Formats: sequence, C-alpha cells, structure tokens
Amino acid sequence: MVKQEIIFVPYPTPGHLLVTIEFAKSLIKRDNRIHTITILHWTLPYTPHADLFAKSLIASEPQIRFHALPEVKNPPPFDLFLKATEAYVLEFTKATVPLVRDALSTLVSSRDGSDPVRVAGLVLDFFSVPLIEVGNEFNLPSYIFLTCNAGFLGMLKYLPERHRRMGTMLDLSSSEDHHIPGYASSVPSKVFPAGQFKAFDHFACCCTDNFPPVYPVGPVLSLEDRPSPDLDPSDQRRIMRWLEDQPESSVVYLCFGSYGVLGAPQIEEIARALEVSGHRFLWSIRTEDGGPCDLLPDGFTDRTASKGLVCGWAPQVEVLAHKAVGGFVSHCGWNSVLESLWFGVPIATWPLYAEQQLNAFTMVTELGLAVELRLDYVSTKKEIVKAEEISEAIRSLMDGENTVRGRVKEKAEAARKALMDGESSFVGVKRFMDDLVGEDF
Ligand SMILES: O=c1ccn([C@@H]2O[C@H](COP(=O)(O)OP(=O)(O)O[C@H]3O[C@H](CO)[C@@H](O)[C@H](O)[C@H]3O)[C@@H](O)[C@H]2O)c(=O)[nH]1
Repeated sequence: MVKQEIIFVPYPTPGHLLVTIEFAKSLIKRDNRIHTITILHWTLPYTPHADLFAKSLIASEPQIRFHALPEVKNPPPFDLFLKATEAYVLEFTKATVPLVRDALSTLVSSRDGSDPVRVAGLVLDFFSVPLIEVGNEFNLPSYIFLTCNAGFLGMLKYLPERHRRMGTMLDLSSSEDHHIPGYASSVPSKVFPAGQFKAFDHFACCCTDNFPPVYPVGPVLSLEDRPSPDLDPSDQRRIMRWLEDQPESSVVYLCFGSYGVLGAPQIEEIARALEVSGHRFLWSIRTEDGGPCDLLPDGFTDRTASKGLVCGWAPQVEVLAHKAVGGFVSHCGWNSVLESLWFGVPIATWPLYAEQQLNAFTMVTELGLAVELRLDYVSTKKEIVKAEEISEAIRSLMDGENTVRGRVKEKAEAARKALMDGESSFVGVKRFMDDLVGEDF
C-alpha cells in the first residue's frame, strides 16, 4: 500500500489553527492510509507567536510535521490592515504564493523516485484560495477546509450569482433581503461580512452548476491538549480553581475570541452591566497593549471580587465544559459557537467582525439557538452598547430555564451523533479521504 502525505496550509491565527490542526489530527487517527501530514506555516505581523502555538498543538503527533515558510518578502503595507483587514489578509496570502511554490517543489520532489510516500493533495484555508493555482502546477488537487459554517458557504455561492443577476455590488446598508441556499429565513444585508467583495472574486469561478463537491466533516472541535497562545499555564489554573468554587450554572462567561478588542468606553459599559446584573462572571479581555485589567473602571475589581474574575486568554473549552458556567456572551466566532453548543451552554450574541454577524443571525433568527444581544454590531463603527442593554441580555440568558437553553441541549446531542459511525460527519470524512487518496489504496 502506497502511503500518503497531505500538505495543509492553515491560516495562522488561533481560530483557524486550532480547528485545522484538529482536523489533521483526526485524519491521522482515523485513516491508516495517511503516513504524514505536513503543516506549511507562515506568519502575519499580528500573529508573531503563531508558530510556537502551532508547534505546541502538534507536539504529541509524530506523524504531523511542521514546515515553516520563510518571511514574506513584500508584504502589503500595514495601513491596509487598519483600513480593510480582509483586503490586507488576501494581499498577504497572495504574497505567500512563491514561498509555497518553493516549499512544494522541495517536498514533492523529495517524495519522488524510490520513496514510497506520495503527496496526495493540499488542504488550504479559505483565505488561501490563490494557492490552488500552485497546487495545479504540481498536479496536486486542492481542498478548502472551511473553518466557518455551511451558511457562510451558501453566502460565498450566493453573492457572485447575485452580482451576475443584478450587476451591482451589495450595499450593506440597503434594506435588500437575500435568499441564501440553506437558509429558511431571508437574510438582511446588514449581517453580511464587510470584507466579502474581494474574497468572493476568488469564489466566482465556482459559482456555476459545477460547484465543487462539499464534504460535511463538522463539527470539528479541538477539545484536548490546548495550550494558550501566550503559553502561560498558571493563569489557566487560577481560572479553573475559581470556577470550582462557584455554584452550578451561576457564571456568565464573556469572551470575544482571539482578537476581539474593545475600547475603554465599551469595557466600562460591560463592567457597569455586570455590576448591575449581579450575576457571577468570568470575563476574558483582549487589549491591544497591556493587561486585561488595564481598561477597567476604578474600583471595579475590588467591588466585584466576590462575584467575578477578569482574565486574559481563558481555557475556553474547559470553561464551557464546567458545570458552574450557565451562559456565554460571545462574538460568535464559529469555533466559540460550536464549543458552546457542544457543552450545551447558551450564547448571547455580540458579533464584532468577519462573518460573525451572519453567525449571530443564524443562531438567533434562523435556528433559535441563542439570545440576541446584537446581530449587526460592527466593531469598526465604534458604537457603544449601553450597560442597560447588556445587562438585559445577560438577564434573559441566565435567568430561568429559557427555551433557548433546551434547544441548545438538544443540539449538543445532535453534534455528538453527527460524529458517530455512519452519520454525516463520519461519512463526509470518508468520502473526502476516498476522493483524495483513492479507494484502491
Ligand atoms: O480566551 C480565549 C479566546 C479564544 N479561545 C479559543 O480560540 C478559538 C477562537 O475561535 P473563534 O471563536 O472562532 O473566534 P476567532 O478567533 O475570532 O476566529 C476567527 O476564525 C473563525 C473561524 O473561521 C471565524 O468564525 C471568526 O469570525 C474569526 O474571527 C476558540 O477555539 C476558543 O476556544 C480560547 O481558548 N480562549
């Protein structure tokens, strides 16, 4: 039997790395046709420690090897990041093309001849669509591992079709409603991601009747051996010790993902809301510089010492799995959503950027699986959500046995079932592997 190698090119931020590497690990565990998975790793200026983080995620996996790409030679100007993050990311990804080409030429040629391992194909992040061309040069099939949900895929398919039909770009402030494949409700323009238009150029080629095969392989969750990107375990232990002392379902957990930074005025409103609501809380705060407590109002930490804890990076999976946690105020990054559903913890939605508004809409309006705090909040607009609104949402999230909580528990079961032998995810992974390495191997 010829052994196979798969080359993964993840996007180097925690939200993408955790889940992409988890998918790689699950393939290795499940399919003995795979000999090696190579992670081609690159760095962005705002992800300086991503290499250490990725390495620590694969430390216990001898069949996964890490291949660092050299630094990108002509990166786009950082100004572009501040003006249009998605455009910057796409330009940056394009700049990785020659580096990936060089790496592939080494990796593929070293596998030629007597070496019984064959490179079967590439698994790319959806930001790395330009790398499909490089795969073609080496006769390697490329697959996109979509770290978002199927609704987002529906939107990727819908937008170029709409553009062809209407001839105009979508105005996010318009009152137009959209019928996206897979959604029962019509989707308002205001929940579409702001950075969509450049990214969708790349997908336009797929939007014919020949849409490529889609393999439902989710939910993919990274639940074990998760180091924190700052690689400091002491804070994680402090958080878990604190949770041990809290009554069951009493704590609201607030966290806005890997990069959800809020300004001082917004932090103040959240702090006020937590004091007013009176609920116990665990609040993970990201700041651009400095520590998590730097922007808190004077005296807040002392006044709330018996009720709450503020931290930097939280061990989110352990937190959501803990019986003391009864609700989650979340930015609706897709991993956070999946993790909360997995552990049956309901969410109050507060999206900030990327496709998070669409996720919030999906959870609240389409599926009835979350409490609405906001659906269309956009962090760059710097709107301040007032304490009263936040505390009201926390109250409806935490108080009593609301209907959302019941539905979330049902979803937790459905998620586990999807992974079982013969169910959707199990079958999706098998189809993907058979297509990639061939059923004959
Ligand atoms: O203090 C923290 C913060 C985050 N996490 C983990 O980091 C991951 C964060 O992923 P996610 O919730 O998806 O948020 P982002 O980091 O913001 O993810 C980016 O990638 C996601 C997947 O494509 C998109 O859905 C988001 O919009 C995009 O911002 C999750 O596994 C969390 O458990 C922690 O463990 N502790």
